Amino acid sequence: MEPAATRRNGVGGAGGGTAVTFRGVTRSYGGVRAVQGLDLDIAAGETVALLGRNGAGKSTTLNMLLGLQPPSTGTVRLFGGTPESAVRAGRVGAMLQDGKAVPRVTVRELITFVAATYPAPMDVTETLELAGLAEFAGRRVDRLSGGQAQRVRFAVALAGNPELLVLDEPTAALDVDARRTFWRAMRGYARRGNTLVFSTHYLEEADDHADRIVVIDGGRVVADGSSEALKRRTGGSLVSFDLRGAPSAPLPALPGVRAVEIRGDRALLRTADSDATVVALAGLDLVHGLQVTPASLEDTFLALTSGGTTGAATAEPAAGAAAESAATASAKETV
Ligand SMILES: Nc1ncnc2c1ncn2[C@@H]1O[C@H](COP(=O)(O)OP(=O)(O)OP(=O)(O)O)[C@@H](O)[C@H]1O
Repeated sequence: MEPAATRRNGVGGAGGGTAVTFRGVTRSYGGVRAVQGLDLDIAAGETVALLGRNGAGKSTTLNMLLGLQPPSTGTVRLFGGTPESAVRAGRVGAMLQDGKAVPRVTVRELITFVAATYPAPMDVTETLELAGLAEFAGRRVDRLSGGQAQRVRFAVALAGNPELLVLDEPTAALDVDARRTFWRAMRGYARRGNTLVFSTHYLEEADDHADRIVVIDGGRVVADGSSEALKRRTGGSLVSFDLRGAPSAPLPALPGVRAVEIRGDRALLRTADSDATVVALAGLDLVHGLQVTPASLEDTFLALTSGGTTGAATAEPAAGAAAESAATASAKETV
């Protein structure tokens, strides 16, 4: 079957323009500023993870993207128009956090019904296969396990053959096997040139499946880039060694070192330049049990997020310097 994006307007997914634009978007609930000045462009064909702690503003962002909530200020555009018009045209599919199963109908009946409400739906059998539901097609929706029901919600999101799929914590209820199946399906969908935007708490999911990770903290974008770029920018490497009674006071001033943590007799240094750090440690005879490992995305995430909902870093596109200094400041507290 021909990819959705190509079929609709002759524009391929990747390189086919901008799917999502946020400009100066804020959203407040009474005194709570859930989203504070969001500027974001997502190109057609990209797979983007929104990563953030509880209450960071991910769901609010996705709800505004879908037109379910208006921004307090600023604008959200999908494919150059309003979210409502993109949704009405069947260009957007969504899987939100609390979908409910419809009783008494079979999986195939439900997906057939949903598909019929769209102008250019995906073939039902294809939808069921893509969502990993072929073997459950004849099963009643209210007699499925939690993981199988999650796949039905995924199939509902796919049924209209959308160019943009928005998924809020899509694998939260899935076991390891179901998660793997889900991501296989998702990759199949992305390969057709479609755009995926998903929120997740699972760092490894963002690392494994997103082209680009947007880290949100306190309603602001504090980092935006590929997993590798994020790790490079804030993570660097971790250097650890046995202190054997040596003083730790000189360690923060060593070349490249951004953060120091002492665990018992072991020192852990986050460094932007592991070679320079190791040479300096050798000069101090601090190389007993020396280990150098690349920083994980988790290290990077901890360094980037403040641990609260009032993060003070500046959003992209000015992210570079401001986010870097915020990241460095918090990295001083957490290796
Ligand atoms: N309807 C609402 N009324 C009041 N405050 C809200 C409402 N919805 C969200 N908030 C607040 O806005 C902030 C952002 O919430 P949001 O649900 O967007 O975060 P999130 O990153 O999706 O969190 P989680 O990972 O826990 O789902 C939080 O402080 C939350 O308490």
